Amino acid sequence: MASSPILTGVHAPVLPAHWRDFVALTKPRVMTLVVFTGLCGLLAAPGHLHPVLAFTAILCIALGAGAAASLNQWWEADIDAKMKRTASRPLPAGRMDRQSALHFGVGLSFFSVILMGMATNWLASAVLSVSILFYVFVYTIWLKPRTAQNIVIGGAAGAFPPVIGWAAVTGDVSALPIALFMLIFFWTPPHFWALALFVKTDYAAAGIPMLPVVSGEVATRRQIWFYTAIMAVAALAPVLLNLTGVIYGTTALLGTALFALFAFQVYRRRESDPARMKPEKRLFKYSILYLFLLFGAVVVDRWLLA
Ligand code: HEM
Ligand SMILES: CC(C)=CCC/C(C)=C/CC/C(C)=C/COP(=O)(O)OP(=O)(O)O
Repeated sequence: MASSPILTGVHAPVLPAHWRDFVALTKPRVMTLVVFTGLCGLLAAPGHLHPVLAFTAILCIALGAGAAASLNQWWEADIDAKMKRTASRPLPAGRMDRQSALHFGVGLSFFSVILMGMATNWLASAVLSVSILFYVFVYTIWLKPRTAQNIVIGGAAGAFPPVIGWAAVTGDVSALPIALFMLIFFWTPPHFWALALFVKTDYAAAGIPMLPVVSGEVATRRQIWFYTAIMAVAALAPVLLNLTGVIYGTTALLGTALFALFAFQVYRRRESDPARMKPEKRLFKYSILYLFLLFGAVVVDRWLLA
């Protein structure tokens, strides 16, 4: 039987979405690192969680993050349609109607938060709900369209997963998960602004006040360097506070030195041709590897110390 078309606010009409579009709505590639940092928070925590419950906790982080990403795209369908990088997403491409994305996002949010509470504890569940609410309301709806500092404050949403993973095991939050939160919090500006430098025209076209659009490239390069310096302190804090040992210490020292080198190369450049942004692309790609490496090292270190 032929499906009946549904009217949408973006491109009408569209056919009922394929399951692959719901997966795309969760931004699965970005979420791999979100889930990994959550998993590392869980594995680094003292204590024991039954493997089935540990798996459920990680699943809840993935579903909660996916729910937040869906709600982000429900809200931004018109903006995404104006940017080359995002125009082929399910909503702007007309493969899904906005109502479906809204229902999917709200349903998945409740499901992940309640399941987390039932499987582990209500502190982990509360922090998960705060991170979803923060990403959707504070970052996406409030700050992103208003200020170039949107990701500095709004980026906190993405820093919660290791805290959630830790809390799922221990039922509390102590110095190490807070240090890991700080690391992601100060990592986010260089991570995102490196990318924003080479997709600047996209953001300008969509009318989003990202830093390179509002304050220019020179200011953005300076800010990347500034936040890299603070991030370096956050990265070394777990060693300085004796929360981790030599494996994390060595990884953090070498990894951060390379990060600082790449950030410095970006800072030194005055290039404005978006097609020739090699150092910016290198910093963006490396920022992802960097977080994988440091979080992996925290776990190895804590297990060897135990
Ligand atoms: C407000 C904070 C953040 C902003 C604005 C941001 C923005 C972006 C954007 C625009 C992309 C390009 C990907 C795409 O086109 O879909 C990206 C890629 C990525 N981000 Fe972020 N990001 C933020 C925080 C994070 C956090 C907290 C993590 C994980 C801990 C993360 C992990 C990644 C990964 C793994 C990719 C690469 C995805 C791929 O391979 O396509 N980001 N980020
Ligand atoms: C557990 C939980 C809820 C985690 C949330 C994780 C989180 C906030 C990740 C942020 C990463 C992300 C996709 C930013 C994209 O920014 P954007 O939305 O401005 O990018 P876009 O232009 O690609 O839509």
